[in-house]
Amino acid sequence: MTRGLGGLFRGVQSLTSLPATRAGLGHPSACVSLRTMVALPSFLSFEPRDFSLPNSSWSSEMLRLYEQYSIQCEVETEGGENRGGQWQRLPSYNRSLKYATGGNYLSKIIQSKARLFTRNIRDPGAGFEYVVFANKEEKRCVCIFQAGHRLEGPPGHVHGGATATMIDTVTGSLAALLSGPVMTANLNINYRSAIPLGSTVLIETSLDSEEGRKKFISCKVTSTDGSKLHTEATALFLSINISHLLQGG
Ligand SMILES: CCCCC/C=C\C/C=C\C/C=C\C/C=C\CCCC(=O)SCCNC(=O)CCNC(=O)[C@H](O)C(C)(C)COP(=O)(O)OP(=O)(O)OC[C@H]1O[C@@H](n2cnc3c(N)ncnc32)[C@H](O)[C@@H]1OP(=O)(O)O
Repeated sequence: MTRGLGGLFRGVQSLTSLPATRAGLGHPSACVSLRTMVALPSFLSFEPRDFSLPNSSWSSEMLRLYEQYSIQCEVETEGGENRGGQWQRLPSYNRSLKYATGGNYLSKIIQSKARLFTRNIRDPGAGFEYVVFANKEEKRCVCIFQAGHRLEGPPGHVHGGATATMIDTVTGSLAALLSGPVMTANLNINYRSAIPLGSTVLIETSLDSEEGRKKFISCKVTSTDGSKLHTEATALFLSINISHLLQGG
């Protein structure tokens, strides 16, 4: 083990708190215009695929919102400083810890076949299509989520477990962005109206309060114009030392 746990923490934090370029990952810009986002097909690229970039399955509403938040994102100057917008797009990989840390030092918890739950359906548009934008100053995140046909629960609508997964992901991203490695301790969800399969929704989350290692976060899932409330949730995250996972979680 040539790199200690301190390095791992920095790696995980860099994944969650920096644009792709600074973390040395993925697409060369955390916020790109649709005109410049054309990337090599994944089979021609040695870089891990950033799943939060637009693909051919994204609806026009998803693309519109992506563009709306992208133009409010910070840009990195040539000197390596961040300037500009208050938002940052969080890159998203299917093997987050591996790509965040170099991957060789966590053989106990990184299994070669393990993939992030929300990013293990490669067929564009079939599963969880989403992108998370974070506003660290305001301690909130917005996720644009398009639910694919493999997420069906009630006929024609999204499975409640899939919605819960997305809520956990977005609230967890905010908690991790603010304080590094975290585990969900508690998640309370009220389902108010079903989400039609294929539709695009907004998942908005913000920090309510914090107390030592605890972060209390709330979340709302709405239609993109805000007129329909689909789901409300609150979550509690606890900061952990990564050795917690090595000891069996
Ligand atoms: C996953 C970590 C890796 C790093 C992640 C970061 C970045 C990764 C990068 C990209 C990923 C992108 C996005 C994130 C995506 C998904 C997020 C998914 C997250 C999950 O899907 S994660 C799986 C489900 N999650 C579990 O599998 C947890 C199982 N569980 C435990 O691992 C322990 O249970 C733990 C650690 C939670 C606490 O254990 P502990 O020993 O550290 O702390 P302890 O028990 O002493 O409690 C200390 C104080 O918290 C209070 N407290 C505790 N639990 C409470 C509860 N439920 N309700 C109310 N209060 C509670 C106590 O009452 C006490 O309060 P007080 O101090 O005031 O007395």
